[in-house]
Amino acid sequence: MSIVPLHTHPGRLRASNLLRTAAAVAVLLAVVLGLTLIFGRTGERIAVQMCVNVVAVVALAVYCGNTGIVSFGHGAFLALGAYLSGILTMPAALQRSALPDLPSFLAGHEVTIWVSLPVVALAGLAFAALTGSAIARLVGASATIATLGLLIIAHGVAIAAREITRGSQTFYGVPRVTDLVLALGAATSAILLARWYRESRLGLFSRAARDDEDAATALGINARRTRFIAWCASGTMATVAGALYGHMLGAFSPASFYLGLVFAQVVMMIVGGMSSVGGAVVGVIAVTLLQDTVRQFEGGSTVLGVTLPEVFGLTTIVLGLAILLVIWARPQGLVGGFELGPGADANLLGRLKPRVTPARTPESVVPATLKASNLSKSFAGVKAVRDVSFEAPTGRITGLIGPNGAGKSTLVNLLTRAYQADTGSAHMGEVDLTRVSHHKVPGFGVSRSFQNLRLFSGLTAYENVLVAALAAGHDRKTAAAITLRELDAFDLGEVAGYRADGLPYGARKRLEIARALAQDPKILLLDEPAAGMNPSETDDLADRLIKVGKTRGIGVLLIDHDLRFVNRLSDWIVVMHQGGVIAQGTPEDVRANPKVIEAYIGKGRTAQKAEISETNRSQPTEVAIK
Ligand SMILES: Nc1ncnc2c1ncn2[C@@H]1O[C@H](COP(=O)(O)OP(=O)(O)OP(=O)(O)O)[C@@H](O)[C@H]1O
Repeated sequence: MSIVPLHTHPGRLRASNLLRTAAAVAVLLAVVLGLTLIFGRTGERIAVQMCVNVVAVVALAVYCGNTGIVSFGHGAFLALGAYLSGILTMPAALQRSALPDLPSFLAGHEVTIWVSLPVVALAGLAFAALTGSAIARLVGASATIATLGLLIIAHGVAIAAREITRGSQTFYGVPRVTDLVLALGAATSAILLARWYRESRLGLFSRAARDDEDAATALGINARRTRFIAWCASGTMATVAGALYGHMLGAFSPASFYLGLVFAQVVMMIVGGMSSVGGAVVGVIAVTLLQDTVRQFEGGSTVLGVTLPEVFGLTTIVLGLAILLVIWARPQGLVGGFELGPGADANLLGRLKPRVTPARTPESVVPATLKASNLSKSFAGVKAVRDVSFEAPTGRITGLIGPNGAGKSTLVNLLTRAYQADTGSAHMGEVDLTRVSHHKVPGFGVSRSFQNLRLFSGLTAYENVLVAALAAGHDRKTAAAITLRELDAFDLGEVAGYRADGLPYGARKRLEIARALAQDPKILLLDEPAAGMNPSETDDLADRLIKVGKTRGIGVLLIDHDLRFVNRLSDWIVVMHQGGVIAQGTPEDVRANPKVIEAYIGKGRTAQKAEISETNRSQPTEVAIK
């Protein structure tokens, strides 16, 4: 079996999650100690700044790393935290002179930072929930632009709200209480929290939706909800980071939280590796040291007798170059993919099996029937599916065949509510699936695989199946047991700890089926599961599917162009042509049906005795004419 070997894979990591977290904290601690011991007060100042940046960048990565969306909007949370904590902790007398028109509900509190931080976190959560309800609807570039819009609006509001922020003037009088101990403690807590979130059920769902939203939705994951939760968690942490930042500076203005800071923090995250908490830490360390070094030269200096001129914006230029260099040389960041997930190693199963017993194969399911009634769907005038009715009950493998463009995949998309039908209905028992949300369909016992592989490429094979079992509502332990069962059933044990995108093609196809089966469906829809497989892989898959059908009693709706494969497995075959069902019956009946022969070989040749070939495997849709 040829797989991307772990020792050459960028995402390779043998250590356990705990060790990885400890490694990130240890690296930070070592750098902080080194700086303070070598450079004294200056080193300590840089170390405090570094730790506060770790909190901010790790917070940023909780959203960006888990959703794959770069945010420029986190400056808004930083500003909220800094101003709010500044107002709450400011000495009352100073506040009266600096902020004479402050609204009374904000004035005169003069609390300690330990009281202000929880308040700030709650305010951050509320602000995140408010903004997240809109931002979580978006993905990709649109979401990034929306976050930039948020930053611009927040900056404008901070300047306009002069009674609260002193407008664009310096906001002063904030107690400078962020010392090394507080900053280091906060950085460690942020790393732990981010790691915990990443490996939690919600973090896994979020990363699955990041890698393939449609596939995640087909498992029952509400992708928008996962983005919303990641945004709220990230925003809350960023607001606390903002408070620490404000208490480090003592005085600041809206410009302190604008593009300069946000850009630097995004660079830190990308340089280290957006998808990894350890990457965020390394990125902060590397970029903070780079920034501080370059700043020495920004105002002009003399190096080895050579006088360097003053270069305005040198730090920003160097940061820009750093990001370009890293993207070019290491697209995943300096330590990107540092955290692949639980035990990304060749012996994952060996370590899991003593602790987790594979779940027992379900021996039966409650009988049910997936029933399509007069389903139709058009795309800009093209009738992809027209008036289709058929049944796929449990305990039967129903083949669905038809020439290219017959409408088979569209039909599967209608049955799973990935597409909204123009007319007709799809019932699972009493439930009309055309009336439920896409992500709720698996809850009624319908799981699917896709025509083109849609695995969660950044997750391991183990995690791909685990996500499905968790999404079906199982607790972590049961989900792990089901995952082991399905990995065993599809001979994927050896590759459990490898990233899905590094697996050979046949294993990836089997993994998609294992993932769908981990939801214990009543009806399994398989869209061309054998496509691209070689003959021995196809035979092997057929054996496994027959076993699954027999032992579990589930129903399978099987689409494939390999007619030998479909004939071998199916008890009943439905034939589609030009969007409609032209025949259905036993494989023998269907093979002898003139309409089917005509659909496959075209009019004019049907007069000749024709038979769908069971032997033509290389061009399975062709028909051998005798
Ligand atoms: N999302 C879409 N937008 C526009 N047209 C579509 C879409 N999906 C399918 N179609 C069209 O609907 C028709 C049926 O396509 P479909 O993919 O369902 O057929 P199929 O039987 O699965 O074909 P194949 O075996 O080649 O996968 C085709 O004409 C196709 O171009």
